[in-house]
Amino acid sequence: MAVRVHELAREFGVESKVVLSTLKDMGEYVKSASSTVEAPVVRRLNEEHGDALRAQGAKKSGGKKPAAKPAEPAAAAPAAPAADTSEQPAAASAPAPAAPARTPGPVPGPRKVVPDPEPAPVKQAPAPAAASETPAAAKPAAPAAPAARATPGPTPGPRPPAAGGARPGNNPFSSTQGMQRNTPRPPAAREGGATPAPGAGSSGGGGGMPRPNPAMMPRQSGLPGPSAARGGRPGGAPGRPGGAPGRPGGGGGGGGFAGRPGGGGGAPGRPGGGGFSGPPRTGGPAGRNTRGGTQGAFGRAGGPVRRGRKSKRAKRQEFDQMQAPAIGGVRVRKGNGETVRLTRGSSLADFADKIGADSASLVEVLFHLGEVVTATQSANDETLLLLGEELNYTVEVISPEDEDRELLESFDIEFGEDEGNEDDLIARPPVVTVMGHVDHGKTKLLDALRSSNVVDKEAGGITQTIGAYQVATDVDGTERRITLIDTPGHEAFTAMRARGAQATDIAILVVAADDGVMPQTVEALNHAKAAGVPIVVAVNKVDKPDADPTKARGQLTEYGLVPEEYGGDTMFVDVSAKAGTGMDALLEAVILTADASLDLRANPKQNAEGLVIEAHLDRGRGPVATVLVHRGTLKVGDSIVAGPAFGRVRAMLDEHGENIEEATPSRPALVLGLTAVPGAGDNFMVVGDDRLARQIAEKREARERNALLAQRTGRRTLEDFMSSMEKGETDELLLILKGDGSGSVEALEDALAQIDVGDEVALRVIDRGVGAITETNVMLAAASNAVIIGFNVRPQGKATELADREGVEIKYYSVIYNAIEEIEASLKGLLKPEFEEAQLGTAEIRDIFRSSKIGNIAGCMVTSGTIKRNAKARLLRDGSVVADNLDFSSLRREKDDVSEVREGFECGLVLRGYNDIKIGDIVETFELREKPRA
Ligand SMILES: Nc1nc2c(ncn2[C@@H]2O[C@H](COP(=O)(O)OP(=O)(O)OP(=O)(O)O)[C@@H](O)[C@H]2O)c(=O)[nH]1
Repeated sequence: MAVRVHELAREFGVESKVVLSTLKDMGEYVKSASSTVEAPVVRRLNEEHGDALRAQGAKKSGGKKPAAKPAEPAAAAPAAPAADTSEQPAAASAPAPAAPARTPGPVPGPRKVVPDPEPAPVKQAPAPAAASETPAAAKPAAPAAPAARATPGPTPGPRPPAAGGARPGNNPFSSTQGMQRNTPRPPAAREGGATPAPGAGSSGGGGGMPRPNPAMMPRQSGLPGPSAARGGRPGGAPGRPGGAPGRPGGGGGGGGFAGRPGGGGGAPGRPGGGGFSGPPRTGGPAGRNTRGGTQGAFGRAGGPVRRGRKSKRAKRQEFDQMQAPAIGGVRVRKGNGETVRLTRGSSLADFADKIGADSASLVEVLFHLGEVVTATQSANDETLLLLGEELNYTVEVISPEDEDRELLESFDIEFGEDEGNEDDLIARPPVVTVMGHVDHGKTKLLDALRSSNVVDKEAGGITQTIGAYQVATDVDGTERRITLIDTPGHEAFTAMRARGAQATDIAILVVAADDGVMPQTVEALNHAKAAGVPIVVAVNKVDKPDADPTKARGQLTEYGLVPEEYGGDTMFVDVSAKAGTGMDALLEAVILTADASLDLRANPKQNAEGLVIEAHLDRGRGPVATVLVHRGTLKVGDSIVAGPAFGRVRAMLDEHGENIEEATPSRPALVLGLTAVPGAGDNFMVVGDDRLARQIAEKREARERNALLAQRTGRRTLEDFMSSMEKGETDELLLILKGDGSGSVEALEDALAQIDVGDEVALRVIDRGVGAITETNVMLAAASNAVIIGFNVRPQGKATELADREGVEIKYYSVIYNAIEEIEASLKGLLKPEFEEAQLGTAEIRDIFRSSKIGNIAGCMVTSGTIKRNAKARLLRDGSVVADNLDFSSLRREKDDVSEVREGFECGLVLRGYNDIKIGDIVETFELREKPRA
């Protein structure tokens, strides 16, 4: 950080012209006292001339030290005991004990006088890097050992040079600042200690007293903790009207870099003390007005006097200043625990908007906390929370579900509630998912249920897999329907739950009677329990000879599923999916469990809403989605929005492939007519018109994009940053996968995950999805430098155009193998080329001709291979390499320059820049050839 000459002068306790001339002597061009000097120069100045300058300063100011006189700091600058530094002896050892921190009143604060053996530790001052060293220091968490309090007694001592307004962090020269070795300010400083007792202090460098430095100065009240790491930053705090109007310390003569505006303890009567009248950078009135300071130094409350003269703006600034914490030298207005609601993936700019701060400062604050995030980049939850904590805001990251609810509310749509009253509700079939351990017969059970009990068997015959189907069973003489989700396993169930969707009312837990409870049985039951979904146990494979249904019951009892027959409330049904036995009993158990524990009713007369349980891109029909109606009735012709997709229901099909006109609650239906492929777990709803559907879809898409960006961004800490820098930046191939079905996309992603070309390069799929390549995909690819892989899909709308414009590469494949092969090749292409040496030939030096013009010419016989003019060469003598990495400046046969000479021929050659050759030496030539990657 650059500092000004006069600041330096003050630091050394000499006049600016002395520093100016020293700098000139050092060969630095510095124009005037207000010119800035860069950190390296400061360091050099300190190293080369620091002692001399300080000595000069001490001599000069020695006799002018203010007497040990209690001075009052300005009321406006409640002095707090300066944060102690861990390195410095506590105040107890200070020559003049400080007053208790809590002493109230407009008495000068306890001046912790800390002997500073190194008068002006200029060296460390301007080291902003300190921020990264001690990012934690930015937090006001660890209160400093309140040394001041440890040495109570309002013994008015000589004041340290600057009081009040001088803040640690202002001074790039203080050893206790920039590097943030300061422990944070004691909490007391923020409380009663705001205007503490008379400071006992040294009078700067005078009288052999330890030279004070600003770190000893009280901090401005209202500041949380130390102005952490970036204390060295002179640009921020200095000179701003935060301080008391007291004069910058007279002790400044002693070199205390204390001359901040508001230093209360100036040398009486001498404005500026050691010539330090507050170097206001951003020049608050206090900084410029030395009068106030003088008054303060005379024991009068300088603050009020000055206050009366302040403009409204200055007051406002002052107020702001008092509110603003200095985190690593960055000023950001601090909150009072207010709640800031941010959507997932918000940027720092969004955060800044909400709290009325400058986004650049937030970037800086985070930087000091060890995170590198740009203002517009989406930040992840953790980062937003961390920032909130730091700035004392309660950050609420709104979940996608809440956000969606809010989004819909903004369109006056309520989702998830039945309209009307009790009378409008009718019973709906339960929706069931089959879960269980691998190979326990989930698929077989679903098949058995489908083939034996499908509704309207005669209508369809062959059932289509649309992701769900309905079966019917007779319970107490009434036909009851059950909707079965066709994807067995708890993964799909959990994936949907993770998206906030609960598609399942009841879970059928399949346990093979011969195998008993297995890990995934437990997993599945835990998932169901976590979702609060009642369980019906299907004890399967009872046809097997080694089947032991009782054992399975006993085992599950241990997991809290107690069979009804044992007095519990879980229904267990013995079935054989293979033989198709027990199916009716199982379905009946489902119905009974639903009736007993659930109130499954819905209003069929409202706009339909529900859940997408499966979706894919059909070549002939475009995007198709299987939806499960939760409430209302979905009709052909309805305007519908499903996740980020929208459209009008063109046609609906049931599980038999039959067209249906409407779908009632719990009815799965395949919907045609959407503009894009929604995701499984997305909700859908019917809205008033197409325009509204589009608007909602667009907003959702934008939101998804942001969230995705945030997720992708991850948390990049300085450490990561450094390590990747050290490693020379790992190369990464980013991909966006689009395919015609979720199966193919998953298969492709899985296959890609298997590619391993070593640690140097990595492959990362940043987005994947079913359906055409959209402009959104292209935008994401452009933003992240990714390649789009289209598997059996093509771009939609203006995606190609956009890709061309943005320089995004889209690759199309229809065979997974080809995709894998090419991607693997591209990854290898990212590897840095490896070279191997290929021997070309050798020649023996038989004679040496010396030429003053071109050096020593070796008369050789090519003993093997070929000697090429452009090849690399090394010189061997008695089998050892005496010179390597040589090349030829000349290769001749007879008198002609040639490009190569073959074995058995003589030649003359000159090794460029190398003359130390001897007869008998061997010239070996080779080429570096790129090694093909395995
Ligand atoms: N004997 C007998 N075999 C069965 C029964 N149910 C399923 N199986 C057999 O058990 C094996 C696994 O059945 P699946 O239905 O594929 O089991 P799953 O739980 O769906 O398996 P994953 O899909 O791999 O998790 C198959 O060979 C079935 O034929 C049954 O009731 N009796």
